[in-house]
Amino acid sequence: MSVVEVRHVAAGYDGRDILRDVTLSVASGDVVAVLGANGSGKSTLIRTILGLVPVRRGEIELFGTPQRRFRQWARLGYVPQRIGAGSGVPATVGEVVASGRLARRGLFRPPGAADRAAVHQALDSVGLLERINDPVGTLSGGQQQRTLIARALAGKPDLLVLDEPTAGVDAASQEAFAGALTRFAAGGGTILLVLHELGPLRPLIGRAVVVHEGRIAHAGAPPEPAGHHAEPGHDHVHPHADEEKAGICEWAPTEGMNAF
Ligand SMILES: Nc1ncnc2c1ncn2[C@@H]1O[C@H](COP(=O)(O)OP(=O)(O)OP(=O)(O)O)[C@@H](O)[C@H]1O
Repeated sequence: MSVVEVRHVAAGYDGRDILRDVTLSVASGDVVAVLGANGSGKSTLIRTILGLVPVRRGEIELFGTPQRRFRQWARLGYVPQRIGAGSGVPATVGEVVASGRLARRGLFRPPGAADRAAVHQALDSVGLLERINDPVGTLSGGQQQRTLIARALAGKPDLLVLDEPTAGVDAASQEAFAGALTRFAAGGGTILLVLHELGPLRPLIGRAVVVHEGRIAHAGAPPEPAGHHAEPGHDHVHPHADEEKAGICEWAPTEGMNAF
């Protein structure tokens, strides 16, 4: 079954197209990485799929339903690029993760046993169960990011959409992500994620699409590790312009290379 269909989509901000003609298909159980240079439109692509950026041309379907008529948002879990959960919010780790259940249980019904079990299971999956009662602001950046993954997992989504979940995250948290996402995929879950580098998630990635200047420049097997930059043990955790260029050149569009 098709989970996401993007057909000839143009979208952007303030009357300016960032995505120009994007076509992309994600089937149930797929794990698809979205790669590309800084500013190429990766975040805009997933935010457009999620309905956060309006579609100007073309069409998007989610679970077989046109996006404008789609209402089953609880089937999607979204982890945005930058964490906000820790910045001055006095909530505990457990409360942040429990907020991921709201779309499932509704705002005015108190949490039940199924909600509590889902929160525990999600925190266990990212290795943070013992921190459930700690204020989220006391966690490291990587642990806070894991908390957001747990929040998305707690909603028991069919599709997880993640925007650079491992950017700026320590190695232990990267391994915890890889484990949580591997279990989610093994359970039949579908994953669409923006990545700067594949790192420890590489074995999980079934397909990679490369965004270049608002278009899909390449879609296919994930690129082979090229040198130390792409190896799992490599400790570079955040984009730097020069390395970004070096890392992306093997996927840059070449003559005759099409989206599909
Ligand atoms: N809310 C916004 N309003 C106006 N322009 C935006 C907005 N968000 C992104 N842009 C612009 O859209 C372009 C693509 O940005 P986007 O965040 O999609 O790229 P990206 O590939 O995800 O980059 P990065 O790897 O740096 O996260 C950039 O030129 C950016 O400045």
